[in-house]
Amino acid sequence: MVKIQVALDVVEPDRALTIAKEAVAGGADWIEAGTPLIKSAGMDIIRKLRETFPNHTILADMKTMDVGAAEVEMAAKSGANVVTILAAADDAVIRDALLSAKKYGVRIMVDLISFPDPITRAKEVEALGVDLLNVHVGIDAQMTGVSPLEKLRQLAAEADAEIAVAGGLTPETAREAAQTGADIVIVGSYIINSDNVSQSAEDIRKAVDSNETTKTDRKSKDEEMIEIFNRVSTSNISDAMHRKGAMQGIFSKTPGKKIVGKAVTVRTFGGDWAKPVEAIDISGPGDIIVIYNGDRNIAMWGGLATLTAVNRKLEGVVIDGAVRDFDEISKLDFPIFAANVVPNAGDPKGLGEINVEIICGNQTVNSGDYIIGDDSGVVVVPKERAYEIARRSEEVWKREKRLFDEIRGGKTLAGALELLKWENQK
Ligand SMILES: O=C(CO)[C@H](O)[C@H](O)COP(=O)(O)O
Repeated sequence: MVKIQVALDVVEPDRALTIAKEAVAGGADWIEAGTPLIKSAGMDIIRKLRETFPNHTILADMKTMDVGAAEVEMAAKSGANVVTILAAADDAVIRDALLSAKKYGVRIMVDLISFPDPITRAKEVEALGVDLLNVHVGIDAQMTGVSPLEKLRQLAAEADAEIAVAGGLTPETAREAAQTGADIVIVGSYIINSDNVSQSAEDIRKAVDSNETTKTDRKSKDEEMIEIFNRVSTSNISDAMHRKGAMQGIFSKTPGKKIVGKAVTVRTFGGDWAKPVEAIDISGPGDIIVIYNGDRNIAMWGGLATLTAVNRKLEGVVIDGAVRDFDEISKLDFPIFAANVVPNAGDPKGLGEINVEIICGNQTVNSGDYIIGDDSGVVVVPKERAYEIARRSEEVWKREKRLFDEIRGGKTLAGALELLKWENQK
């Protein structure tokens, strides 16, 4: 039977133990002390896991690169059954780690993460005596859309060792992995960031054990991004961008309406509304007109422009400037984000450009960048990094869902995050 390994990639030991219990209740067989957890809590977390789960396989994800024997000894003496060594480590490291593993009765799993030719390396480490390999796409690389399944397919056809697979697995991809020849399916985020850890572990268990070969429709990256940006909030996205991307001073004037789409940029001046309304005519469904006007006290958007935008099925408008006609706009179902509302309008002089780089709310916006607006504000995601940011913001969103669950269960936010321990010590 294919084993399920839950990867405890959190930095708070108490949370890790709670999550591990819930994951085991849902069907996880192996418990991984993830690398961040080991770096945060040291070998003590291995000891605690061993004490809590005397009969489970515990993997210490040391990701060792040097001094293999000593690190294996440490993990083994603390209670681990399996210790990871990086495939990129020198053969001497792996050989010595294997000797130490024999001495202390543990197994070595060689992690092929980021190795340029993992199949050749897998055969080399097999020849050294390794019998447990991990085909692995790391968390950061996953965010750029890389999956471990193709490499797994190749390795399963060539290797004799037991094969583990890791890299953002979900029930669908875990099932595919099991059917492709994985012996151990390693799942972190899908389980540990769930607001129902046991249920998520059970979903993986059921998927891995099922014989179904349901083909899931592969979405385009663009569809996937739009779906994710609709699910997460501007706050999640800003967190994923290391607090960057938020427009300053621009907020929803139509609360409760969220927008997700691609920017059609307009630069204009002092209430000149010609280019903004011309931009409506070259835009369509999914587009968001993003306007820099240079004057926040003269309206360059109003009821007539809004009705035209509704007719052309635009997603919304974002204006570094002012809007008017809210008596009319409030009757139209159209999201408007702006800096100000005033009754006085400018003139259509035709100054400015469409689809050039602009600054809006102190953020640079290029045509085609992703714009997301909700009741917290508006964020700009540069099109070149949009997929990665979408995936990272989904991880933020999931982690927060899990924290909500813990707080509902009685924890405080400071307690759940062990804030006192993590205050800046500098
Ligand atoms: O070792 C790891 C990262 O280096 C993770 O534990 C592994 O990738 C599984 O987590 P996820 O399912 O979130 O990818």
